[in-house]
Amino acid sequence: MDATTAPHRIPPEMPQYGEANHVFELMQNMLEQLLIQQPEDPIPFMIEHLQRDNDYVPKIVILGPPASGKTTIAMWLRKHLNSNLLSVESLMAKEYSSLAADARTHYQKFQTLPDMLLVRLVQERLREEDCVRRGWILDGIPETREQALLIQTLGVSPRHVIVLSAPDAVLIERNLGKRIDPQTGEIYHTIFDWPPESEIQNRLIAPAGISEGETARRLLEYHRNIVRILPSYPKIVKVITADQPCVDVFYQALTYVQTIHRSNAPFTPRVLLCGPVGSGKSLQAALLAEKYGLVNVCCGQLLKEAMADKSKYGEMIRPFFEKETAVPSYIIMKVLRQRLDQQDCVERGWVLHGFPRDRDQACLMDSMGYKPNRVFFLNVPFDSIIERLTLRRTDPVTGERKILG
Ligand SMILES: Nc1ncnc2c1ncn2[C@@H]1O[C@H](COP(=O)(O)OP(=O)(O)OP(=O)(O)O)[C@@H](O)[C@H]1O
Ligand SMILES: Nc1nc2c(ncn2[C@@H]2O[C@H](COP(=O)(O)OP(=O)(O)O)[C@@H](O)[C@H]2O)c(=O)[nH]1
Repeated sequence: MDATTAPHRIPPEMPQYGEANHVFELMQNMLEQLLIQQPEDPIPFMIEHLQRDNDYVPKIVILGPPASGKTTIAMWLRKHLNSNLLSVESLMAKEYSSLAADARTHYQKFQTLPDMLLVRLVQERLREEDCVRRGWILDGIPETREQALLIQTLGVSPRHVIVLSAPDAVLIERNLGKRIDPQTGEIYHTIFDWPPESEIQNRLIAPAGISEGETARRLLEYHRNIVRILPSYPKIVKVITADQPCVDVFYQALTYVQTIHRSNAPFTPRVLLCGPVGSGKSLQAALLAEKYGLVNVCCGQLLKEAMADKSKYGEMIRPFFEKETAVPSYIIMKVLRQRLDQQDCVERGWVLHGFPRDRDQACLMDSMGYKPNRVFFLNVPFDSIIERLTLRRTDPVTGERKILG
């Protein structure tokens, strides 16, 4: 094939560099912000965005029925992640904001906010430096599907959505014991979370809207809305049972928000199977190669093929095979490099087994720039291995291995 028609060779370093430095995610986040903010001059905006390096700040939405603990969990997460908590109350209380003043006026009259006004309050707050740098946690927002869609059109996309759930009867009962500290805004409970300090105990007040009737009405409204909101957040929702101690809910929430979702970045699997002889490396490698279209690279097979082809490396290997001594690692690495650099391995990825067999070989492979991104160690009990190897038979024609019997 002449050079003009030969397929373009992608150096293996390229996909590896992109994965190691999250280049795809970097570009994706910058493009997202560019299209959302639509700055006058994109260049300084992109430079400032990249220098800010805040692609992984918290962007969390906490939803749930009344008394499920949204605010409690949101406040604990805010403290733990050093982020910003946004609730309808905190947005309306914002000073020096005409939008917030309009919202307060409207809320005093109608005890509710129009969707667009609430969403514009959210947008105004998320544009502030602290939310950009330290991320945000939306407590109980969005309340309706219309708000969820409006927030999305403004380009506000959460990375994690937590939905608390508990039986209505539990929540109605629980809400009766809700108490708030008017000085700090901290939330307590007469049974589940009573402050030790008598000074705080004495100043706690029962907030409005915690009666059985009021909670039941709010529950009805929540159930009607939540089923229409969730389809806005496919793949990033985690439902946590709120009918358990606060601390347990909090740690499940914290664990979830600290996970990083698989990105859409192109991913080339470079799989390494380690394990003792007879542990099933060859079998699993063949299954993985078939299922995921990977190149099955068996080190032992490669060396035998090099000798059969009477290649330069094959002639270097032959004496070691004839004397049944270990082939030097640097020769094995040269044969391996020749194979792993071929187009099919670079494009489709590979599953390697039979090398490395020790730390030195692993360091050599790493130093040559061959870094697996999935490593599996097949751990099999010793007698199972003995049984397998004694019963193992290999087809001399296909090289396939089977257990006798
Ligand atoms: N897992 C829990 N177990 C027991 N009590 C809880 C739990 N989570 C929260 N509480 C208590 O339930 C009451 C309501 O909690 P919180 O205000 O955080 O819920 P919420 O979902 O924000 O409610 P609302 O939507 O009405 O504001 C509080 O007294 C809080 O201490
Ligand atoms: N029962 C059982 N046998 C297996 C399994 N994996 C491999 N074997 C058999 O065990 C023997 C050793 O497997 P092989 O893949 O050659 O092991 P390798 O030396 O690690 O490559 C073969 O005869 C396989 O058919 C397994 O998961 N269960």
